Amino acid sequence: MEHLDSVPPRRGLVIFLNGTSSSGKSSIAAELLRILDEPYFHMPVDAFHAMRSRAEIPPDRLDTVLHRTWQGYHRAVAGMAAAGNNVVMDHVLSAEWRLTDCLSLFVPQDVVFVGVHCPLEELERRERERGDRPSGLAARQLAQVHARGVYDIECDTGSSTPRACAGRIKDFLPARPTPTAFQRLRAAR
Ligand SMILES: Nc1ncnc2c1ncn2[C@@H]1O[C@H](COP(=O)(O)OP(=O)(O)OP(=O)(O)O)[C@@H](O)[C@H]1O
Repeated sequence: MEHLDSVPPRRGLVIFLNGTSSSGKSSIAAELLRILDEPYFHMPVDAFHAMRSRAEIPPDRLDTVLHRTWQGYHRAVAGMAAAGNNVVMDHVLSAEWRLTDCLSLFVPQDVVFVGVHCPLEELERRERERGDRPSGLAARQLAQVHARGVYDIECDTGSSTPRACAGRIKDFLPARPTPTAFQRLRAAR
């Protein structure tokens, strides 16, 4: 292996999976990494929370610590893409500022914005089956997460397997229409 001093500049693609907890984002991301031909990094927001030390956070500081974690996560994804790395982002846009922040950071033509949908009954069934998510979390997120309803491509994991969803996203990539969802969302601001 040759150790390079530099590589040609380029921008990476961000496949942005947005859906509630238990909607199937991580499962689709795992399939995408398996089937996509180019190298991709799966960057789930959960991984950033998991990186934090276990030191107890005083209740009055929790909101600030969480906010900084989300802000840092958005910038980490933007940084990876700016260095030419392709990213599968796995996030829950359950507050308006998160979308606003991502719209201000990402190159809008380089984002494939994917709406990951799942019927409420199935979300609740998965939550019960998993047992590692607070009951009712997905239901509380549902309305805000898809509030904009503007996507490049949408999946319904209630009726499609993660593999089928990933296959559709892969097939969508070579002839992505413009303006992209992020370009349309930016223009509407
Ligand atoms: N298309 C699908 N059909 C059936 N079950 C699915 C499907 N996609 C995911 N699941 C199951 O639903 C549960 C949640 O899936 P997954 O972890 O991919 O969701 P997530 O959106 O990443 O959740 P979170 O944001 O809470 O981490 C898992 O038990 C998974 O096996």
